[in-house]
Amino acid sequence: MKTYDAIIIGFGKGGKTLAVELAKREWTVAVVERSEKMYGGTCINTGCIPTKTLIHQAKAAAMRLELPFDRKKEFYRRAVAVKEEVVSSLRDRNYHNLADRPGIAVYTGVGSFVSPDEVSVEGAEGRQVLKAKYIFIDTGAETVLPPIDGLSASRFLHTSASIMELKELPRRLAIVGGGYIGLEFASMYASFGSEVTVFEGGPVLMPREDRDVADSVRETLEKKGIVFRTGADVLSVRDSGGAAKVSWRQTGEGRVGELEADAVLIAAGRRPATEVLNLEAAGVKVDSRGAVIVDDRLRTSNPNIRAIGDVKGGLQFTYISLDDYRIIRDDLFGAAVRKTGDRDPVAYSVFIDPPLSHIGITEETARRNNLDVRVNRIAVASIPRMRTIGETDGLLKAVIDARTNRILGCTLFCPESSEVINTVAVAMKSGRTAAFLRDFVFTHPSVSEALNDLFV
Ligand SMILES: Cc1cc2nc3c(=O)[nH]c(=O)nc-3n(C[C@H](O)[C@H](O)[C@H](O)COP(=O)(O)OP(=O)(O)OC[C@H]3O[C@@H](n4cnc5c(N)ncnc54)[C@H](O)[C@@H]3O)c2cc1C
Ligand SMILES: NC(=O)c1ccc[n+]([C@@H]2O[C@H](COP(=O)([O-])OP(=O)(O)OC[C@H]3O[C@@H](n4cnc5c(N)ncnc54)[C@H](O)[C@@H]3O)[C@@H](O)[C@H]2O)c1
Repeated sequence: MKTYDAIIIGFGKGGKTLAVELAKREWTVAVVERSEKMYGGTCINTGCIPTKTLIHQAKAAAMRLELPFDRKKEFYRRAVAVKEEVVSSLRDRNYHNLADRPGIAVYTGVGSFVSPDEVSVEGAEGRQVLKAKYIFIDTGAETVLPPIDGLSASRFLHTSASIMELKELPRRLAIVGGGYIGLEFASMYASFGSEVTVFEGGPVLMPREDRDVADSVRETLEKKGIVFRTGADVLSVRDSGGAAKVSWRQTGEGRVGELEADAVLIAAGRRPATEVLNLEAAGVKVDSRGAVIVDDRLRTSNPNIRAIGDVKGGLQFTYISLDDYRIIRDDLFGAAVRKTGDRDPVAYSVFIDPPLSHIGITEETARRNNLDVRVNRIAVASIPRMRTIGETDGLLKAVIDARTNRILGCTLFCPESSEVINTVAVAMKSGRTAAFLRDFVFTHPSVSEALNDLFV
């Protein structure tokens, strides 16, 4: 049996960064990844990088609205090829960054616990068992397939990963779920030229956002031709001829509808990938959703086993997985002061067109909690930079403590918001008040300078 100082199960963001850190400190490390197509993890192969490459390509496609569908298909095919090139080069780099480093061995196979310090790896070359004192679980999350009649048998069924492998642009795309993935793919495929319908089970789109923001997002996406069915219960998906027939019912009403689609994308959430890990053998506890239970330093119920990233539930972002690595580094080698709670508030961006970005609390949360706040709102059309690029949909909002002038929250639905929100985050994290952004000298004409007007 091969023995290492540490085993990392899963090639995710935090795990691969930790592997390098440990190797630099002369630990021996085994990294176990179930698929050779996943070196580098979800972000590189099926998540952030391929989606954002395609979204960038889709933006260019949207400028050619007049093209016939056949030409749009051609454009899409080329975009998928660009995406594949980007992904394969990053995957290769990720693999070699670990595998070529002294002290790190990459194993390709499914990892599962045999005992608290032993992990079995089942791969093409058979089964082997590895042993280590420290084990880190970084296995990420997997698509949830809702129990829709006929869905799993449909040849038109796609996950966010498989749809990006399609070389043929679907003329009609049905999306089940109107969360991050549903909205990003709806926006992207509508820009490429697909007719997109989104079925969201909840009564409203984006329930956590303020209604004026969610309404603005909906209106903007509807202008791209996307049809939203909220409060929709998808009853069945059946293959019929060359398409899928999607049947749905409006919740609480008898109204039933049917729609034909050339592809059905399931975007109804992702759950922690713990099913095959045999965590009981390691004394690692999970919650009712299968998420590994951790303390605020990411230790599981077995103190020598820690969990990183999506597998522990909560926020599913690459930068959270990376920050998990920092917490573990601090706990193992530093002052042991970092905790999961100290990264709040965490900003996020939904990469629709234009992107929606948010940090802190919303106006509705502030009102619900009777906070004494000032809420500022400006229309994107009033920002000179937006006029220069001719993109005037959207709005910006700030929630400010009326007494102390502290920034409590900010929502930006505008071009470049995924960059600009980081400026707001830095101001919030460093304890600056709204006056700091109100008076900051920004370049002109830029999107950032709108913060001068937003934080008055
Ligand atoms: C379509 C999509 C778009 C996204 N876009 C963004 C975005 O724009 N920005 C953002 O911040 N986040 C985005 N995310 C979320 C982000 O990708 C994840 O939060 C992040 O990649 C999680 O990293 P991780 O460290 O938890 O593990 P992952 O990167 O998920 O890595 C887990 C790895 O473990 C492997 N594995 C699983 N089980 C086993 C096992 N038993 N044995 C061996 N290996 C195993 C998997 O194959 C995988 O490679 C997106 C996700 C998706 C699906
Ligand atoms: N830009 C980003 O950072 C980014 C992009 C994509 C994904 N992600 C991550 O990936 C995770 C998963 O994304 P997701 O969109 O799959 O999940 P999600 O939780 O964001 O959204 C799922 C949506 O599907 C709906 N839903 C669930 N079951 C349904 C059903 N049977 N019929 C209709 N609607 C149903 C839910 O009400 C919800 O609105 C996110 O939590 C996010 O953290 C991040």
